[in-house]
Amino acid sequence: MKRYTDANTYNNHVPSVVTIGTFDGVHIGHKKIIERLVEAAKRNNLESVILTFFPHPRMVLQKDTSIKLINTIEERIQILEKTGLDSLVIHPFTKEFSRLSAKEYVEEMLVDKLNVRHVIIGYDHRFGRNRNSNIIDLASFGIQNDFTVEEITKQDIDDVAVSSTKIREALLEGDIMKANKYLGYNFMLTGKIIKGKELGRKLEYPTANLYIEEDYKLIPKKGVYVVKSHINNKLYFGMMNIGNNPTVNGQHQTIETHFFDASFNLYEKKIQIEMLIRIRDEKKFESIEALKNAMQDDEDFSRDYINSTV
Ligand SMILES: Cc1cc2nc3c(=O)[nH]c(=O)nc-3n(C[C@H](O)[C@H](O)[C@H](O)COP(=O)(O)O)c2cc1C
Ligand SMILES: Nc1ncnc2c1ncn2[C@@H]1O[C@H](COP(=O)(O)OP(=O)(O)O)[C@@H](O)[C@H]1O
Repeated sequence: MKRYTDANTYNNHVPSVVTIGTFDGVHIGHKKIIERLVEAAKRNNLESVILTFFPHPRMVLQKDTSIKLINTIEERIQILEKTGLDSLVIHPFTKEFSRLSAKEYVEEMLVDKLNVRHVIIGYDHRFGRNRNSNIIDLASFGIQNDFTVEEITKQDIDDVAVSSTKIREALLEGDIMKANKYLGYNFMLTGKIIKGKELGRKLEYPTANLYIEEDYKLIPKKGVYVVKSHINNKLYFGMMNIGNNPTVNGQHQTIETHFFDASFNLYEKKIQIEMLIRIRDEKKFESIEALKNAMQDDEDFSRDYINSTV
């Protein structure tokens, strides 16, 4: 998959089939559309292209910092890599870009830059300044500019019964199993291991503290989860707590993982952790001893779960 950080740097002269969207999560519904795109491209000797925008338009236009996404941009790229897509164009979404009229956008981006022959697009897709153009307008631009438009109907979307919104809701409720089923892969957190209170080792459960740089990344509901991660090319299972550590009067939210049967120094290391199932809510325990007992129960649960599924 070729990657372009701006449509202006796209320099491929093979005519293309393009689909446009955020594709947050790249879930099983998105995958169906991408399959359609890749097949249409193969059949007609065209380049398959996804045009996506970053940051999310709402982050730019409404300065909405509360918006949370299932994937960071890096994760989205990583998942798209596996789909057979030829080219991914991540165009910077700026205020200036948002002011392009529909005609300018179609002619400058799709026609001139991406050399489009065919567009596959959702029935409710809107584009251009103030989002005031729709799929019918796109089809008439197509007649003038020699490309065709194929609709992803409401029926196509309802048939899959999956949406990024449903997945976000499941994650906020802690329903990782449901989110993973809709995603078609395990929900992941990617970040760097930083120093914590150095209390974990005293509990005999050292916990790697994950720092996620992207403030727009959706963090699932507080609580304890079974997780896994590839570290130094080896698969480790573990248990993660997302929360404020009320037992030790923690002040801010942390994401901490104890990996089983492992001893390593992870400080400063970048890792990706896949979440598998939720065990329980985070609690304020009477004593450190009670917390330690609960963590032992979490370990028992996790090991049983891992043994029953692997
Ligand atoms: C599996 C697991 C479950 C945990 N459950 C709780 C909990 O219910 N309540 C709580 O206050 N802290 C909980 N913690 C967090 C511990 O308080 C935390 O690991 C400890 O404070 C060590 O922090 P440190 O890594 O910053 O040294 C849990 C941690 C893990 C790994
Ligand atoms: N099995 C393990 N699981 C997680 N971290 C481990 C493990 N073994 C060693 N470590 C290391 O210990 C650190 C966590 O120790 P801890 O006492 O909890 O300190 P901190 O409060 O800085 O996280 C991790 O960041 C990692 O470098």
